[in-house]
Amino acid sequence: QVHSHLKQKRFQKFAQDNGCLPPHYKRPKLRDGGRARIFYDIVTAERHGKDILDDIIVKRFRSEAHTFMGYAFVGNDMIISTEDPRNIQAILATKFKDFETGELRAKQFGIVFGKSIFTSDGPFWEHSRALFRPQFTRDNINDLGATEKSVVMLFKALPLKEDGWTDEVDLMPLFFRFTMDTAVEFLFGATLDSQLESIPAHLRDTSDRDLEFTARTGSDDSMPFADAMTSAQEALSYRIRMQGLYWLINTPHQHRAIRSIRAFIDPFVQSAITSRSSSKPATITSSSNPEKERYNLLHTLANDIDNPSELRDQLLALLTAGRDTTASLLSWLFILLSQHPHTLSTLRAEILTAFPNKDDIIFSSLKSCRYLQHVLSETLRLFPVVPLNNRRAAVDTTLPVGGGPDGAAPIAIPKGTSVNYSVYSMHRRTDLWGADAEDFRPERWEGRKSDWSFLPFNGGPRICLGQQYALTEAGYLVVRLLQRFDRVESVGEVVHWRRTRKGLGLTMNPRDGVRVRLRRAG
Ligand code: HEM
Repeated sequence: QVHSHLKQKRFQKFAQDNGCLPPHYKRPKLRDGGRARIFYDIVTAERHGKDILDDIIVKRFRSEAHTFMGYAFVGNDMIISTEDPRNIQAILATKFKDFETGELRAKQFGIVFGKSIFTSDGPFWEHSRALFRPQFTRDNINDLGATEKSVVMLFKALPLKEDGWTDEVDLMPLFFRFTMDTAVEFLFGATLDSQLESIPAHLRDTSDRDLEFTARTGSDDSMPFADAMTSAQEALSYRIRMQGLYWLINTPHQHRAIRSIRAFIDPFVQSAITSRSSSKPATITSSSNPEKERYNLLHTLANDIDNPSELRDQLLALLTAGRDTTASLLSWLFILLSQHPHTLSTLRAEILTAFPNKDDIIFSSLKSCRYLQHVLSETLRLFPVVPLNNRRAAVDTTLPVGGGPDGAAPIAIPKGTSVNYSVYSMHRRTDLWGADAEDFRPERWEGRKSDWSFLPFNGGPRICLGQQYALTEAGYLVVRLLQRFDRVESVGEVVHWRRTRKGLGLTMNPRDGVRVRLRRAG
């Protein structure tokens, strides 16, 4: 008691010395259900046909403040929520040392991702980052031979009818297979060809290796990898919403999904372990030029990490980051293009001028195709694939704004406080983005300087390691698809893109897929 009183006194003095004022706090009305109501709404949003982001989180920011305070459902832990770029910059960069991903995240995510770069802080995180970083050099990113091969497979999965249109197709699973295949090649130097599953049998080459892929995933109680990932991530999304009660989300189905994911990743772990003892060189052959060698991440990891389960966790974390994020970006982008034909034709015209041949598509030429970059940025603004995130205060600290009646004063954050930040709602603030913040308008990016109000890849020392790789892969595929197709038409019951249901796992994707048909150009 005495100890906690003294602690409180010390914290009050700390707040005063730093000119802090209390953040906005609206006590939830008991007659509306109090704190339990907010918790219940978040956990049951989808079941009640609500969009957790638009109908709950953004709404709360708009009706309360850009930074506000609340309490966890259980206990008296304070939670700060913010959509203020100055606070987010402090959390991720200027006060990086004062914040950590924290123990709760490690426990919530750990069931799937164990101990990996995403669930660690301090020396373990620093060391993981140092191991992964050499993988993401410009040279490696430009090794696009395997990407082109995956594009060709994706084209085969989009056969044309006599009228020059494809059948009605859901592009989302094709994008997930595309990024899975390219990520496996890029990260592990192995061929997976999961796209074979979506290619009609009569269009497969005899050289295509479908049996090997089936063997990788086909144990008795195993689920297909894609389904297992969806299930496991959906469970993770609920573990996050349940805050400290995350452990309640723990079902046999979830464990079956996790077993299947591990069964899938284990051959890569084995191959890494084998390469440890072999005299194999610490490089692998480039996918576009057999004369060139590149960094062998698998070999490096295997030599650094003794424990096979830790090795598996790190590989799985990387593969998930490589697969889900870019596939979600591509899915949202094609939903938007299908409902903005004018943007589609402008983009296509730019692409045809900038990339007369497929060999011209490399990191630098993609970067200089301005309209393409604007379309990618505008998609990530409206649908950042990591829409919500959080950190925990590792020490007593402050954030620069959010305190006092006008929110202009700093706020004091006691050690242990969770700070949630929503780039999704920050990206839709009219005071930052203009009255048309809710519209899809790639032109808004012309001449706009990048700052902390746009943060799809995070910032500071933990900025996404795969950012340039992801933008290159996504850009490459968009270019190749629009070289080949000139119309993208939504099919089925067309839902306006603003009301597209969202699937939330670790990343956010269009829950009902991307149902379109495409017309072969010229
Ligand atoms: C559109 C694509 C992508 C987006 C929007 C994205 C976004 C993000 C975000 C927001 C984080 C920060 C997570 C956090 O600290 O809480 C992150 C971290 C990370 N990303 Fe990405 N990512 C993308 C693609 C990729 C790809 C393709 C890879 C790898 C192949 C990758 C690898 C990583 C890694 C390793 C980290 C952890 C960095 C660290 O903690 O130091 N990302 N990404």
